[in-house]
Amino acid sequence: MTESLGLGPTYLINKMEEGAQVMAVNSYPRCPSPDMALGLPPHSDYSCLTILLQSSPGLEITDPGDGKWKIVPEFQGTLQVHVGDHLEVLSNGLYRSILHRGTVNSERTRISIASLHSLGMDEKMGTAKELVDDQHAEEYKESSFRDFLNFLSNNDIGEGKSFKSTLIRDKDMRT
Ligand SMILES: O=C(O)CCC(=O)C(=O)O
Ligand SMILES: [Fe+2]
Repeated sequence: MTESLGLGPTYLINKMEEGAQVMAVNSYPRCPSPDMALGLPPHSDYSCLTILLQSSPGLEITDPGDGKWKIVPEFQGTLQVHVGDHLEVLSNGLYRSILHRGTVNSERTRISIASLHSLGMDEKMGTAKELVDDQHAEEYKESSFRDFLNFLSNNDIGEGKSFKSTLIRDKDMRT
């Protein structure tokens, strides 16, 4: 992916090798009223990339075209890969993290396993300087995995708070 941004194939290799991997195992019990309950509220992942395995359909993403929620089809044994906020920051918005949520159903318990890959706890992810110039202002503030954890301790994503929104620079701060 860094190669596709013109940054070369090894741009993040050292930092990713020293990076963090978080495994989130989500269990959504059967729900008698799935229309009235949500498994996991809408969010984008803080990571660079997330790799997800789901036991049955239930992952939904917003379609950037019409903004509506769309179910992600589940093909037995396949993995979904999401772009996270930190890749959006690195790419100065050329890659966009995806808003997604986990839904419940009345028939069976659903399990999903998400593997979130990021830089190390205190390593700041900022926009690649190579992607900033007179025509392309730097749109994001830098942040670390720890910054995300601090955000999570102080904010409720169930109330619609988003980490990414804290990373967007004010227009007059852009360089
Ligand atoms: O259950 C799902 O499909 C989504 C899980 C998820 O978004 C997460 O763990 O960050
Ligand atoms: Fe997620």
